[in-house]
Amino acid sequence: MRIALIAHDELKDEMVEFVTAHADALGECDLVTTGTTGKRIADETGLAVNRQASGPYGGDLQIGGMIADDEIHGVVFLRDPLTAQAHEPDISALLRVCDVKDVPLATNVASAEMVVDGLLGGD
Ligand SMILES: O=C(CO)COP(=O)(O)O
Repeated sequence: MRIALIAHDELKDEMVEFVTAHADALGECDLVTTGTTGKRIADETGLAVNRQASGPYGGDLQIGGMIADDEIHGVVFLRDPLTAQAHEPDISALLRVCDVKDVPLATNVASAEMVVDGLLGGD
C-alpha cells in the first residue's frame, strides 16, 4: 500500500501527531511525501519516507503524476483553508486527479482517521 502524506505549514504539527498516532499501520506502507512534510515526518517519527519536491516547487504535481499512474492508494493532504498558497493551481490539480482516479483523499484529520482506518484497519 502506498500512501501520500502532505501538509501545509500550519498543519505540519498535526500531521506529525497523526503519523505518530498511526505509526504502526503507516510503518507497513510506502509513504510518499512532499519535501518539508517528509522531512518533519522522518525526523520526528523515524519512519522512512520517499520525499518529493517541496509543494511550492512542484511536489504536489509529482505526487499527482504518481496518482495518474495508479501508484498511490490513498492521500492525506492536510490543507490550510485559511492561507492563500502561491501554488494553488498545483494543489487543485492534485485534488482533481484524486477524483479522476477515485483515490481516497482526506483533507483534515477527522477524514484522515477514516481513510487510514478504511485502508489499513484500525490500530
Ligand atoms: O505545499 C505543500 C502542499 O501544497 C506542502 O509542501 P511541503 O511539504 O514541502 O511544505
